[in-house]
Amino acid sequence: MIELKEISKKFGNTQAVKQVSFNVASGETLVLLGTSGCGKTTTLKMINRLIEPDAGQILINGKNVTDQDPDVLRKGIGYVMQNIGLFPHYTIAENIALIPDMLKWDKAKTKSHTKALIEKLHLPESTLAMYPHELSGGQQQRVGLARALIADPPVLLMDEPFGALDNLTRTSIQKEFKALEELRRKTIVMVTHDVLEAFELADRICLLDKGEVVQIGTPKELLFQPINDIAKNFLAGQRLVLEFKVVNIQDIWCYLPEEINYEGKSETAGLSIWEAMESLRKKDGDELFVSDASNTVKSVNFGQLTTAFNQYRNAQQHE
Ligand SMILES: Nc1ncnc2c1ncn2[C@@H]1O[C@H](COP(=O)(O)OP(=O)(O)OP(=O)(O)O)[C@@H](O)[C@H]1O
Repeated sequence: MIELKEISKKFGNTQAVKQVSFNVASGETLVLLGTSGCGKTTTLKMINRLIEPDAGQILINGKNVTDQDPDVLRKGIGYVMQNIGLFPHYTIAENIALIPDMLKWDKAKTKSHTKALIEKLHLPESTLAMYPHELSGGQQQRVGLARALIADPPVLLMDEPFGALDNLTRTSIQKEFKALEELRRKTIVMVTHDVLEAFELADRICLLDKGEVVQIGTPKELLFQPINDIAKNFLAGQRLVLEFKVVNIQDIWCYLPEEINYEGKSETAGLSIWEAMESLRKKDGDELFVSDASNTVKSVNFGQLTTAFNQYRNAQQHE
């Protein structure tokens, strides 16, 4: 769906992006991850031609973006800007209606789409008549998302979409973001410097360093098969939490105790180790019942869970 072929960009003497190539499949979320200044935003902005590359090609659905009129191109690409970028003198409703107005939707259609969308994003209808400064950071971030989603573009570019939020608000908006059906069908390229956020939301991660791609892979691949020390060190600080989040019960199934006969309520094996630990903690250390796709049930306590996890981890490291 989106294809970058050896894209480069220099600003004066600064090589911001150097021969970056990647593909994003239809419906996939690719996260561009890396430290400040590694070229994430520049790469993102070249996709919708806010910045023109010096070399290389960008194709969307096989069509070179440079062959398309930038305004027409951008109508099919939702864009959530860094620092939200709402227009201060427009009401929230007017901010959301920018693209629909450009597309010449009739007012009733814009109004009904806006109402439906803000409800899904947990924004009260009363905010529509307000101005951006009257909203909290989290609410503004939701408006930014609504503005990018209103015309249902197949491609969405997001630059640090949750960057302006405190950790708690950030976690809750990330959860809503993941659950939003509007986003499931979309091809998304998202920029973040936050490793946990990247792992939470990405199908695949493209790790950048000094304008170059270090590694592209699923969160699991980056964690368990880092290509070099740069990739390894980038995740080092949060390695254990990341492992608890990406490994699930199904992955460690063969290391868990024998199956049991149990017909009561059980959790699915898609549960991450992190979620399983949370459930066990809430149960005050009692057993957790988990079932896999063939409805085989196993009972697991905290000790068995951590032992099985460690066995899985050792096996990955020796692969
Ligand atoms: N318009 C510009 N003029 C000059 N230099 C620029 C310009 N835009 C970006 N750069 C430089 O290019 C490099 C990459 O910048 P870019 O904004 O793409 O990085 P980033 O990874 O998105 O960083 P951040 O997370 O801080 O936004 C940096 O060294 C930056 O200073």
